[in-house]
Amino acid sequence: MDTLIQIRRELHQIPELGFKEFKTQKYLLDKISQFPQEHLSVTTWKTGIVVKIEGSNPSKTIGWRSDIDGLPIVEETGLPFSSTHEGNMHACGHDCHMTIALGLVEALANTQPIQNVIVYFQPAEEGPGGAEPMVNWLRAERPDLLPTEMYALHVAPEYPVGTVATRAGLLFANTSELFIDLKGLGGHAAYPHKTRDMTVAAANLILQLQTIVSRNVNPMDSAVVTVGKLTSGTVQNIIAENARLEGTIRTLNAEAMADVKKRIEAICSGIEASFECEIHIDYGAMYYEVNNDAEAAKKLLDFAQEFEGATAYECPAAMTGEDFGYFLKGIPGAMFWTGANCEYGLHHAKINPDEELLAFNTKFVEQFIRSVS
Ligand SMILES: CC(=O)N[C@@H](CCC[C@H](N)C(=O)O)C(=O)O
Repeated sequence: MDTLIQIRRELHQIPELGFKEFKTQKYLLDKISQFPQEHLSVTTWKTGIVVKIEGSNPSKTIGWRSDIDGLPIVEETGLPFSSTHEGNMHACGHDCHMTIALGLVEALANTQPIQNVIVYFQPAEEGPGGAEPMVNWLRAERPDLLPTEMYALHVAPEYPVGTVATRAGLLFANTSELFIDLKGLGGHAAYPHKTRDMTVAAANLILQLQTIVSRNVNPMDSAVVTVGKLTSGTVQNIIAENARLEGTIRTLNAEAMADVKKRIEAICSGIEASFECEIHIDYGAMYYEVNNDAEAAKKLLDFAQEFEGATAYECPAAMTGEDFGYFLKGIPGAMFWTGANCEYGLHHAKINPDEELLAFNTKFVEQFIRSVS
């Protein structure tokens, strides 16, 4: 079997959640230790890894970032190399991202680049967010490991393999997680008048939250308020004392995020009054938008236009979130979507990226990084 495919399948079997990527880190360190070490220096940070490849005549330092965490999803692909970590799955392509980054390190370790290159294996992209604390650590303690220019990719199920899709400016949205706890008064199902039913309160709250995008956000603007999980109650004949909503907010800028949060808080106050309950809101992790440097995005698209097997596509922005945005806040660079040609979308229990993307991207990324001057 092709080595890249084997690596991807081995990583696919051991998905771990944010900041718990212990086996993943060990696996990556083991692979990196098998490459020629002459120009490499390897540093760990929490469950992440930073690999610096010394250039032969450097005038700059190019960064490449891969995320390494999985999601709390029960895999339903039926693949022979399915997750062995019950309840966790690489359903966002990070197994592919890591394989490509390892391929890049191997290629550069074998043939020294002219520029310095730093490859970041970053934990916790799906939550609670590893990029912001990693960047803070680099700034405070290891400024020598900060790049002058920075790139990353993300698999895109909807595009054929070979598609390199990006744009200047905003590529991914500002995000904020959303956790809302409701507390009322439980009791016997036959005596609703003696209770404060949090299943009914939560149902009303979800419907009212949907009016933020339809009735508060300017139709010429965009936002998302998604409730991905609702839990309430204990059994069928007890009225629920507690309910919890888990969701995410997406906006195109930071001001719109503040406006959406104000509306959520106002709606929650209304629910508290009408259902005689207490509500607690927690915004969890927030991700800064991915804002591509225009020159860096152009470099990627121009390179893709000339690269055999690639299709360069200037794509629209998406409401996806990516904490790579924290790297790009202070370092010019760009992220791109790479075609993964699969039926199911990101975060789906049946997602199965086309493994052809591994060889294509390992070559594309290596040659692109070598071309940056
Ligand atoms: C590429 C991708 O799917 N990213 C995730 C990032 C999650 C951010 C955070 N946990 C949240 O839910 O707001 C995404 O869901 O877009």
